[in-house]
Amino acid sequence: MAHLLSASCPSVISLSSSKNSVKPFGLGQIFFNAQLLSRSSLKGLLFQDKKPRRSCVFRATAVPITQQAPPETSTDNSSPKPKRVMVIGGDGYCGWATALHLSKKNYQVCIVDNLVRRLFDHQLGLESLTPIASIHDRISRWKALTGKSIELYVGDICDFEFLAESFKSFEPDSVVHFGEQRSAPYSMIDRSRAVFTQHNNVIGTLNVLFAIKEFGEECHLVKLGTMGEYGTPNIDIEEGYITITHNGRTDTLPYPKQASSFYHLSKVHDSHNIAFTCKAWGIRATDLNQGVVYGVKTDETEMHEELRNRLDYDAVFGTALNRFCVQAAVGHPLTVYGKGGQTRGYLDIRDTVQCVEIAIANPAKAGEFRVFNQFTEQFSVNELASLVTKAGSKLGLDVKKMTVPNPRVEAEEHYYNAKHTKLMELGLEPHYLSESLLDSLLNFAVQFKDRVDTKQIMPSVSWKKIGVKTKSMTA
Ligand SMILES: O=c1ccn([C@@H]2O[C@H](COP(=O)(O)OP(=O)(O)O[C@H]3O[C@H](CS(=O)(=O)O)[C@@H](O)[C@H](O)[C@H]3O)[C@@H](O)[C@H]2O)c(=O)[nH]1
Repeated sequence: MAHLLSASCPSVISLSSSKNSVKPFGLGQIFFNAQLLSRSSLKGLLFQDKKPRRSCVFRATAVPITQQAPPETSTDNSSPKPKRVMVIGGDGYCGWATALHLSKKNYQVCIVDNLVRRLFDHQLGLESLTPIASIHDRISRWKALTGKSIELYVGDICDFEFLAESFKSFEPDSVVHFGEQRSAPYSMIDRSRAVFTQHNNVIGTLNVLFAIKEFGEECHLVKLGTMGEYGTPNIDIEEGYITITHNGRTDTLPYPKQASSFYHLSKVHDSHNIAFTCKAWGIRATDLNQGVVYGVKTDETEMHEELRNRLDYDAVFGTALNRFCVQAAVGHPLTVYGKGGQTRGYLDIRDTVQCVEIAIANPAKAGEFRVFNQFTEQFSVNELASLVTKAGSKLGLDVKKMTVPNPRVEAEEHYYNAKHTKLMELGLEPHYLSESLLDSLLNFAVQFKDRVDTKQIMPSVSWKKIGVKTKSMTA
């Protein structure tokens, strides 16, 4: 088997001499190559191969899930077969935890991923707090521990032929789409990252919609949106839609969108494309407008160190609460941006996996575009800082906070009240942020604190200073 990464085609990795090779890279890949990568940035990262550039559909295993038959499968032909779920972005923070959870729950799972999240780390000089195994070792370990197979398709969904081959080969009943560039700061580094983010996210999702139309009309799309699509309006935030009476007439309309980064805007564009295709083609879709996720452990990732999830603490990919716990562990003051009144919806990663499972188990109807607000509690940045300070002192950590000039353009004191009842109505049992969870997250951060590169903690990406000039990685 030839492991390779073509230096000029970084997001397409050929992992086998599979017959399923498909065409040269798409526009997104070309852009990505030209703008973001140099050959030297890949040195030592992956092996190269002399074969022509192409993406391949790679099945990590051809063994069907038979060693541990799901309860719903039996020799009786009338019994339902396990549902097939394609997890796009299944090597990332939320995607990996979700893929394992669904596999454990006896869904037949495949992961589609171009592994670019790992490449971002190499480009920016970042590293997860936790050491993480390769996707191949992760999947092998899962198989060894549970007998369950997860198929792997490595390639870029912006390359439609790759996606089409994966679709035809796996025949999913549901697609869970995590496969987007998900960092707001990354999208605000420079023009090239802004363009990459919107191209990658919008075209990737558009391709998924076309693949469903063409190869799996009944397939349910579960798409990860963001609470950031709504911004921070001075009225209550509804779940996707708002009923408005205007000049005596009433209609239920998409809730107004006021995203505040090129990343968040990419999700707004996705939502519009999905809504349109539900109407036009009868696609069934659920947009999960997720809040900020925290935590690292799920039942499945806890089973072995090779199943461990990543935990980002840097200023580009790290998110508020996770960052604060790591900062507390290494004695860095908590980085409160601006006044710290920024309020968002938050959820435990154990609830992310639960919410996705609930959405899959209760699919949208044909032509329906459902929107669920996926978070369990609201906190301001100052409230998070206080909670971490208190939890830290119990562990003997002297936690301080600092005010950092806000690198973003966002309201720092505002009204925020977002509905989030639909997932609860379908059975979500939340894990609320508790002292014990904070203790365990802090202890986890302390366990790995020697791996922290404190230079990555302070923000260096400015919403106002973004320009067309490609930003140096060492600036
Ligand atoms: O050290 C920090 C980091 C963040 N913040 C503030 O905390 C808030 C949340 O920022 P974040 O970095 O935790 O999250 P964000 O950039 O909004 O993005 C994350 O959370 C989004 C959900 S939401 O925030 O839009 O609801 C997801 O869509 C994204 O994929 C995920 O990266 C912002 O007001 C930010 O200014 C600080 O004060 N200090």
